[in-house]
Amino acid sequence: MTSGSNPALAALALSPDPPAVPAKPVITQVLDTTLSVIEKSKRLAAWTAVDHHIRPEHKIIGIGSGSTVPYVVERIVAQGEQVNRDRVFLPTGFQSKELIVRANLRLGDVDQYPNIDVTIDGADEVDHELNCIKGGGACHLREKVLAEAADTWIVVADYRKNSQTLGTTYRSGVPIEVAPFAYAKLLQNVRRLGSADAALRMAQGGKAGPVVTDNGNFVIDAPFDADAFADPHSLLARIKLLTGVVEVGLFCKMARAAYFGNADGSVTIKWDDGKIEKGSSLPT
Ligand SMILES: O=C(CO)[C@H](O)[C@H](O)COP(=O)(O)O
Repeated sequence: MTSGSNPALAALALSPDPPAVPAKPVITQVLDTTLSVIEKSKRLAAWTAVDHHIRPEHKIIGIGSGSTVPYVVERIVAQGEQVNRDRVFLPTGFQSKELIVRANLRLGDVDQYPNIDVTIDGADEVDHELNCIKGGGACHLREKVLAEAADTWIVVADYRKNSQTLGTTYRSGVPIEVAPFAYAKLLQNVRRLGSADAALRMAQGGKAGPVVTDNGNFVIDAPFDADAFADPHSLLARIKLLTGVVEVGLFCKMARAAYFGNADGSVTIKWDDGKIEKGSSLPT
């Protein structure tokens, strides 16, 4: 993702000052006509989740990866210098590290702060039990560590990611971070687990060869059929047991809540107890 494709990221990249976000209710702000419907949906989900879950008493905050997360940072910055002065922000990868630094927020890492108050992250797909596919941006190892380390892990996404069963809308497969020297053997083994089309993720554009993660590893994308996705936890366990696998982009029952911005300007919130809220004006 480039800053040009995401207005929130572009604002953070181009301006030395925090972006000015008027302190109005979220719902009135999405009437902005300069953003596409999908960008507005991402922003609505991110801003609403920050309003609900990033409280003044939260001092250690995890920042996830992807194109929705710049709106998370934007909304946190809008809470003001005073509240952010005492906070430390932990990134899940290079992109979120840059976002934190450019927003003039204090950077830390999970080795210094293994107990996080709240982590907010994007997702590639979220099912009815809040199981997620993550790793479309190849950051899922650090994302999972920061999700596990957090008292509260919150997912933000646009409406396209909200599904009943994993593998319905995100068809690229389960992202699997692997030790580079073991990739060929792992491709065989993942195919034996039922993913006939498992493939090494190749870089696009300015690099020849495979995608290399922030941790120096490769990524295998492994599509599975609906039967396998019916029990994501069992699928996760089977893949994780393969020698050479570093982490699997299946996040099972980790989220407290998932926020989806909808095309009509409303937000859907799916909670871990099965409750689903939908509204254009949500309680804070
Ligand atoms: O898991 C991720 C990166 O590894 C991202 O959170 C996921 O790909 C969602 O990104 P976006 O908000 O751009 O759709």
